[in-house]
Amino acid sequence: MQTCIYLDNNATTQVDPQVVEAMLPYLTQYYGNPSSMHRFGGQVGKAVKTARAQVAALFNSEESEVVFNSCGTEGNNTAIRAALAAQPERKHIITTQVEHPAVLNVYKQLEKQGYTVTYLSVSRKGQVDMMELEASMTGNTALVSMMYANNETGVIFPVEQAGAIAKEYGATMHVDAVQVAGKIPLNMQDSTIDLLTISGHKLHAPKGIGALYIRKGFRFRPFLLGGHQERGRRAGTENVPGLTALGKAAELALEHLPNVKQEKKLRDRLEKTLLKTIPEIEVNGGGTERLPNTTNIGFKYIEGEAILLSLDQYGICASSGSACTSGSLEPSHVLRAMGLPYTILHGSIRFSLSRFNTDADVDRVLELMPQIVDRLRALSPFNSDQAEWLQGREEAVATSK
Ligand SMILES: Cc1ncc(COP(=O)(O)O)c(C=O)c1O
Ligand code: FES
Repeated sequence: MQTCIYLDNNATTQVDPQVVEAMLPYLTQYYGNPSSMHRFGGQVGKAVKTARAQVAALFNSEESEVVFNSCGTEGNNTAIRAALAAQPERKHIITTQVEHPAVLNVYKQLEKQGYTVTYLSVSRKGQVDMMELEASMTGNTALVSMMYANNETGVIFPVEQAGAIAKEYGATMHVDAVQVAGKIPLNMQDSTIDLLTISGHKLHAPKGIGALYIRKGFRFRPFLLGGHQERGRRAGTENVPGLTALGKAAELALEHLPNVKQEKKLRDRLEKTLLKTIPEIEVNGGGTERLPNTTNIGFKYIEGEAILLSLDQYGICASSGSACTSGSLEPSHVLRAMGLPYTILHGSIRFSLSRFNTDADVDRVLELMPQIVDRLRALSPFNSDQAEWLQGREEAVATSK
C-alpha cells in the first residue's frame, strides 16, 4: 500500500495500533449482542460500559451523558433536531457562517421548514464576535449551534461564553467538537454546553463511530427510533468494535493531551519557517487562538490545488479545506466568510498534524515548498500587479450571484 507523509489529520487520522488491538477481539471471538440475556452477550455489554467510561473521562462528564452513534454528522443532525424538539414553540436558530456542512446543510433544510437561521459572521482572522451573538438572541431562539474549532483554520471559538449567552435566553447550546477532541481538554462538568458532538476517526479511532454528549436533565428526543439501546436515546445494535475503539482512542487522547505541545512545536516550526522562506504568504486565522495542530496558509498568485498536486507527487498529503467540498472548484466558504482577498482564497492549503508526525516530516515539507511555490509562480499569469484587478473580479462575481 502507498504510504505518505500524512499532514491531513483534520480530514481523518491513522488508527492507533493500540486502538486496533483493543477492538479486534470484538470483531472475532466476542461477537455477542450486548442486549442478550446470556453471559456471552453480557461480556460484550461490559465492553460497552468500559468504553462509555473512557469517553466520559475524555468529556469529564458522567457516563450516562455519553451516547454512542455512527459519526460526527449523525451527532450534529441528532443534536440539532433534539434541541428544536425540546422547545417546539421557538423557531429561531443561531449558528455561524463557517460551520461544517454536517451542520449548515441541516439548517438549509430547516429554513425551508419555516425556521429562521442567523449565520454569525467571522472577522478577517476567522473569529466570531460575542456582541453579534448577543445582539442576535431573542426569546424565540431555540438553539445556538457553534463549532468548538474550525476544521479549515483551526480557529477556536469561545463556546463557553456563547453557551452562557444562550442560557440567559433559555436556548440550548450545541457544540460541534469534532475537531477538538484530543487536541484541547474538554470539561463538561463545568460547562454551559448542553449537546456536544465528537467523531472517532478524527482522534485515531476508525471511521463510522462517534459520540454525543447530552447534558443530564436535557429533554432529549431521539433521532433514530427502534430498540432501546443507549437507554432509548439511539436505537440500533451497538457498533461494539467501533465503540471499543473509540473508548481506547479517548483514553489514549487523554493520556496524550499533555504532550500536544509537541505537535504545536512542529506546527509552529513549519509555519514560521515557511513565512520566513517564501514571500507573499499569510497564515489564515493567524493571531487568534487556534488548534495546536492546524495551519492554513495562503500562497498568493497560485492555485492551492496545484500546490497539493505537487506535494502529492512527493508523497505528501495535505488539503485545501474540507474533504467533502474539495471536489468542487468553489473556494472555501470558511475563507470566503473571512473576507480574504481573491488570490489568498484560491491559493490556500491546510497542513494538519497528529502525534504520529515527526521532525523529519516537517523538514521534508520545508525542503520542498519553496521550490514548488517558485515553479508554480513562474508559470502563473498573475502577480502582485494584478492583485487589485483579481480582487475586483472576485467582487464582481460575488455580486452577480
Ligand atoms: C467540524 C466537523 N464537523 C463534523 C464533521 C463530520 O464528521 P464525520 O465525518 O464523522 O461525519 C467533520 C469531519 O470532517 C468536521 O470536521
Ligand atoms: S465530511 Fe469531513 S470534511 Fe466534510
